[in-house]
Amino acid sequence: MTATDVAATAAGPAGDGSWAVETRGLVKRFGSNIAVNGVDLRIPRGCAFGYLGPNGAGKTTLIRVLLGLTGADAGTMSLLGHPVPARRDRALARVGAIVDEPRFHAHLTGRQNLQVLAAAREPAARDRIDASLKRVGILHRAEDRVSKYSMGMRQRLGVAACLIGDPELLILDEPMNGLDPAGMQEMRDMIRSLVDEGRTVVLSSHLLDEVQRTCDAVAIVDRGKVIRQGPIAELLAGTSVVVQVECSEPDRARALLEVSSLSASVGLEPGGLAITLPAGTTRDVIAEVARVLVGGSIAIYRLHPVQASLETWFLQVTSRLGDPE
Ligand SMILES: Nc1ncnc2c1ncn2[C@@H]1O[C@H](COP(=O)(O)OP(=O)(O)OP(=O)(O)O)[C@@H](O)[C@H]1O
Repeated sequence: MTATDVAATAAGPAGDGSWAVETRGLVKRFGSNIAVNGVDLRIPRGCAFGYLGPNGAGKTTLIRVLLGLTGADAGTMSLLGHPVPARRDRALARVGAIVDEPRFHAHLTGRQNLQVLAAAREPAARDRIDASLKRVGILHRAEDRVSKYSMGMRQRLGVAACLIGDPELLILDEPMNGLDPAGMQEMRDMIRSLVDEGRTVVLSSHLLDEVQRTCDAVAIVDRGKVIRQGPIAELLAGTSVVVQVECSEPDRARALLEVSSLSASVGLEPGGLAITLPAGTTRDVIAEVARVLVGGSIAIYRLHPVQASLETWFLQVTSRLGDPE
């Protein structure tokens, strides 16, 4: 970062330069429909960040606003410390983005497509074409027409198109869309390796499980509003733990647990119990479950604490939001 950058950053209305993306009170309306509704985001540098929400939640619109492809109706934002739209060109020089699906000229080869894109960038972009194709694993198909590429290869070419600009920040709109399980795994590995290089990757998705596997931190968005954000580990620390137990005499086992000092909610399942313990449950509490059962001469065939997933957390958070205050 140059001295001018530091000065510009300090003067920026929305950023102090420490965040890859920062927004405050961002609003985008389409008539009476508020697609982005007062979004405050703080995305740390050097992580994979998931912008997670159902269809129509406003993910693509937020990305379009961030990239200056459509104007915001209210709020401020900065990318890599540069306020947008005031210093959009400067910000976007270090940003690579795929919005909607990556679009290419189908009759040109992968390499030719990157050459077209590089011609509009700084001269060094052309020199990065080979390395970018290699980086995403499609150098061996570089001379094939894009019309012959699979969806996964197009997504990779999209990432290669970002990499010719050597971006600090990549913004990928639904990068897992249309990929089979193997393609998702490849995309996930690629995103993690980009983060390992010190880049920041922001991706939108409606796939909770994929985001949990790929990202360090998330924002959950619903109807244009961010309802929670933070590191996944911190968010999950607030969820309850379910211990599945296969055992003899499930009815008696349940009765024993219910009169114990454990604050557990115990459900009967085929062949055993599902014991829900409150957030913050430690291994000692799980050991106590086993002690209570063994002490009551219940035979335990299997005891399995189920790690909370983003999906269970999401359901807990959204059901809480639905509760009357
Ligand atoms: N150009 C537009 N004109 C009018 N309404 C729009 C426009 N673009 C988006 N919207 C509306 O804004 C809301 C958010 O749409 P957006 O595409 O941002 O959601 P999304 O979370 O990306 O959904 P998806 O996962 O389905 O792509 C939707 O109600 C959509 O109909």
